[in-house]
Amino acid sequence: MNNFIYHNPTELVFGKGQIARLAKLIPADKRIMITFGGGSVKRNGVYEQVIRALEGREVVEFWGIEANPSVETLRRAIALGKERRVDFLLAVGGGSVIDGTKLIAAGLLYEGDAWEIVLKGKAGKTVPLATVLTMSATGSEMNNGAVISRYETKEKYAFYGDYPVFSILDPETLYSLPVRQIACGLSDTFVHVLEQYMTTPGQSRLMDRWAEGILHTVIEIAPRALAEPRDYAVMSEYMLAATLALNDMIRMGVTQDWATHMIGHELTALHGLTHGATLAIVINGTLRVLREQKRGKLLQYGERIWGVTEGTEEERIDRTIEATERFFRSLGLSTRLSEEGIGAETIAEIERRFDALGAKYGEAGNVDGATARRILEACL
Ligand SMILES: NC(=O)c1ccc[n+]([C@@H]2O[C@H](COP(=O)([O-])OP(=O)(O)OC[C@H]3O[C@@H](n4cnc5c(N)ncnc54)[C@H](O)[C@@H]3O)[C@@H](O)[C@H]2O)c1
Repeated sequence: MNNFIYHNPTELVFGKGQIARLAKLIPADKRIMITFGGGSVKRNGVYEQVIRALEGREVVEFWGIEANPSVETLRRAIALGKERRVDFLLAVGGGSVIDGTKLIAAGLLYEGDAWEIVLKGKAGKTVPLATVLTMSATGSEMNNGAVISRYETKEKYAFYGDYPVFSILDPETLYSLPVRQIACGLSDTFVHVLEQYMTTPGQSRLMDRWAEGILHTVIEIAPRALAEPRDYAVMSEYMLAATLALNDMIRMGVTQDWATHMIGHELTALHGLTHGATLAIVINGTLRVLREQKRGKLLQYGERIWGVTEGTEEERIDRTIEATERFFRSLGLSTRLSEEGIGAETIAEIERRFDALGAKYGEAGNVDGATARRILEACL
């Protein structure tokens, strides 16, 4: 195992009715700004629960953080927060609202333009932030990452801010999610695990088993989560699986990859494709093109997750990659770029962007422009 420091300060408050605890969780002297997306929380009762819990408190509302949050919108939130001298942020929404709020948290204490924080990759001082999660996928409720878009240039990059002080996870908030969002959330969860697992084998049995536990859980619950999104037990498992997939827990002392995510972000930036939907396509190309490098882990994953034990190593790897692609299709997601009308032009643009950035992504630092092109061509 490599050396590591594990410090995840987010307090997880899980279960039915827990939004009512907000008043106790946020210190009484705070000037709170609550951030929202487009309004689903007004239709599913979450907004009402939040406002009732914070009755009598000084609160500013900011609405309109879009899916794939844009710096253009977040600049307006930062200006409002500065004007109202906000010193606590409560994000109510999915990964997009939470990520956007992480940039607001940094922007409130920054003199320059917020996009500079994104380009630096790391925030300086931040205002404390907490979350009420309404869409499970990103793990943003219990990590310090955030992904921000700049619409005018069609760019999308990650930066590191601070961890939420607390996050409330009430599985009932997920009941109103459209089936496609649940599918994308399950896909995102699955690929988060693979980014931290599909690397050099033999680094940690413990990390492998935790990762495999999440993969098995997602595979088992996926059909029911899609068919019965109001089943509390199933949505509880989905919600917690998504959080545990990206809260630093399964990456202690092991190497990581993230090349699939970097390519996926480009597809979102250029085509607006939902994050989890990009991953369901790109991961298949990554596994095909990097199969030599990932041979040991592919064989382990095939055997332990998909029960692939018969045949030569090449046959087992083929069947394992096919099983993975079938899983994403079972979620109702595309696994080919052509199904989304994406082709050679986009591939060339992503290669050009990676080359311009001097990209060297992935565990081995070998996913540059040319490799990204091969990965994307392998999922045409
Ligand atoms: N911070 C991280 O670690 C991390 C990791 C992966 C991805 N991301 C980023 O997070 C963003 C995606 O976040 P997401 O997948 O959570 O989705 P999201 O927050 O973009 O939400 C997806 C859609 O679902 C709607 N929605 C949310 N909750 C709802 C509910 N309860 N009922 C009905 N509709 C609801 C939203 O309004 C939105 O239209 C992307 O920008 C992605 O790049 C961040």
